[in-house]
Amino acid sequence: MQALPNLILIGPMGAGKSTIGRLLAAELSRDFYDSDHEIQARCGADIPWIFDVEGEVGFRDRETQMLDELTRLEGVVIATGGGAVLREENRRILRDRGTVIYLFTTVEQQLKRTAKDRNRPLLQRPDKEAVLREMFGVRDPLYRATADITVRTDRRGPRAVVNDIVRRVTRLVDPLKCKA
Ligand SMILES: Nc1ncnc2c1ncn2[C@@H]1O[C@H](COP(=O)(O)OP(=O)(O)O)[C@@H](O)[C@H]1O
Ligand SMILES: O=C(O)C1=C[C@@H](OP(=O)(O)O)[C@@H](O)[C@H](O)C1
Ligand SMILES: [Mg+2]
Repeated sequence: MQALPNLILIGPMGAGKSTIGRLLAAELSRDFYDSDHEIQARCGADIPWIFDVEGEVGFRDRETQMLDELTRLEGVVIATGGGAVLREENRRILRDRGTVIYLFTTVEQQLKRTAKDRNRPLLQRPDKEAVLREMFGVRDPLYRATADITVRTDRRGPRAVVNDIVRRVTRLVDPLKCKA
């Protein structure tokens, strides 16, 4: 029997990858892995510490290693970090080893959802909105080029997003069932 494809969530900070990934995995009775969480557990340090000590490149190296490991599992749900698509190597790994779902949101929603956050080093600066807009310009095309499907998360809550993903993934995997 063919293994179930991995479901891999990509998208910007605050799109809801970690939140929706956990709910989606529970809904489908699959195991859930959050790349950032796994990196922190392995290092015994949080992401700001890794950025401070090893720089962003050090964090990205750890991220590439972790994505390689997690995507070798079968039938799991994986939440990536927002920068996972920056490296071509990562994009190839994600595309080849699962169904990739782009959680789209707007900069306005990102600002609201990350307003009190202290764990995202790239946002700990006063010109946060400009940083997010710049990132959107660079990363949105990369998310689109990597994803099999795009799901909006800006105008509805996590539960509705999960239901939409389940419906769309079912259609992708089994188009005949959906027509019935
Ligand atoms: N669809 C949504 N609607 C409203 N709030 C959301 C939604 N998705 C996530 N959130 C909230 O936004 C914040 C960031 O979500 P998170 O899952 O950490 O995003 P990501 O992992 O993509 O950076 C959390 O406080 C979460 O509860
Ligand atoms: O967008 C990024 O470059 C990052 C996103 C973060 O994950 P979330 O997207 O889950 O916040 C985390 O990986 C790190 O702070 C870098
Ligand atoms: Mg996250």
